[in-house]
Amino acid sequence: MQFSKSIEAFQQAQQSIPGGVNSPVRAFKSVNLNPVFIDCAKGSTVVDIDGNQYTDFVSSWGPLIFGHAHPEIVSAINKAAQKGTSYGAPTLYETEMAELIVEMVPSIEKVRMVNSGTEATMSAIRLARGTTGREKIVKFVGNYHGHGDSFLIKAGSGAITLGLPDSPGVTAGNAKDTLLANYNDLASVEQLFAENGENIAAIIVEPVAGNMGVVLPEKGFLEGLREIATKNGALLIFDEVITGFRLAKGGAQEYFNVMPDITTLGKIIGGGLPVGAYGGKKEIMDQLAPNGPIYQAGTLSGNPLAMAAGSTMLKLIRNTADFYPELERKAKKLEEGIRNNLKETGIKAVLNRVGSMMTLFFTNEEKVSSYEEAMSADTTRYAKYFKLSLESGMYIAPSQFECLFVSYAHSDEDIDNIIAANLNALKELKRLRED
Ligand SMILES: Cc1ncc(COP(=O)(O)O)c(C=O)c1O
Ligand SMILES: NCC(=O)CCC(=O)O
Repeated sequence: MQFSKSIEAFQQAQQSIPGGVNSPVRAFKSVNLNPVFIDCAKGSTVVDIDGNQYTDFVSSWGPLIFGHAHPEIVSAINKAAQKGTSYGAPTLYETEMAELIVEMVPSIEKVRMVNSGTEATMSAIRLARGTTGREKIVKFVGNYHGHGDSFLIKAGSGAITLGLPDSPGVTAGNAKDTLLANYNDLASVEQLFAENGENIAAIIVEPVAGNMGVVLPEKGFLEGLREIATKNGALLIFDEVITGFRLAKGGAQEYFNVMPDITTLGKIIGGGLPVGAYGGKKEIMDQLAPNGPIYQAGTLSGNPLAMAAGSTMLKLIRNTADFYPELERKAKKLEEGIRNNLKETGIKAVLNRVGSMMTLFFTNEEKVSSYEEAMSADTTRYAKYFKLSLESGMYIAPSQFECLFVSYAHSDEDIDNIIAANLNALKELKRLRED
């Protein structure tokens, strides 16, 4: 494979864009490579500007659960665009979108659309603070909720990958209102409530952590958070920006049968266009302006193109009878293939999977169920694994601390190919270690 056009494009981009990218995780910095610039994509395949083809397991970081350029979604966007791209006034698209979300996500009775997952979480904690009259929030180390000031404190995703969990620019005043607990450690949450109970507006959590790599909630963890929040008069916020519509049509709350007070959504609900949303019980959502006093707004919120793409995506999911069983089948096949490869090569690693999201951690630990265990992963080894995968035509996240996403567009052949590529990469890692 050769990458000369991407190398030139990156050099040019760096002249006018900080780091050459509009989101840090795209820069391939932690894997020490030049990012590939994408020309186009269809189904499970992306093509870079040098003409290299990859089977895509990044899926635009989650949204593209039906693959790239799905004809129904593209046609819905085209149709909407013909009628104008934004009005700053209500449209029927928005009600349709809201009704679909309310129908599919069990704890949501009303929902407000925004433009990104970041906006959704920022707005959700304002709503929680405004509703409870309390100021502090509990956040988990290694969870990522976008780049709002309150969340860039021991944050996951690119913040871990680049070694920047606590961003300069977040004021001390802001940071002091974010209390940190440990994922899968209810005692750490109890402790915070024992010290600050009266002041805590909400617990915000990724119900499955996806931004320190995939880390599943242990049995009783989500139930425990529900109980602690209720007992202390705090709200429970599930950040389902990744898990929403991925684990089940009702997200992680349906999958694990634990109901939050507020849910944040993003990624899949935009069908590949910029979108976020937050929703919950009527009494809480009606605290928002113009019904209530808590302010939140957006020039492009509920944008007709995004609503057309998103509602088409949700209808595709709802109307595809074998959707979640098929995702599970393919993802399980991939999991089993990788496990066999690990056995065959004797490489030690931990594979965490739930539904169509998974992470292969290059660690000597026996399991990864905490931030510390996730952080024990050998990122140098991951960087080599990433390079080998890319060179064999598999596009996976350029970071150890992200998810691999299986989509409905992946064929059995795609899964066989990535299993074969994984075997070759593991053999090479073994050889490199032995040299
Ligand atoms: C769980 C979670 N919450 C929030 C966000 C922020 O979403 P966005 O990147 O759309 O702002 C992300 C992004 O990856 C996420 O994974
Ligand atoms: N899991 C983390 C993301 O999806 C973030 C994508 C981005 O910040 O570009």
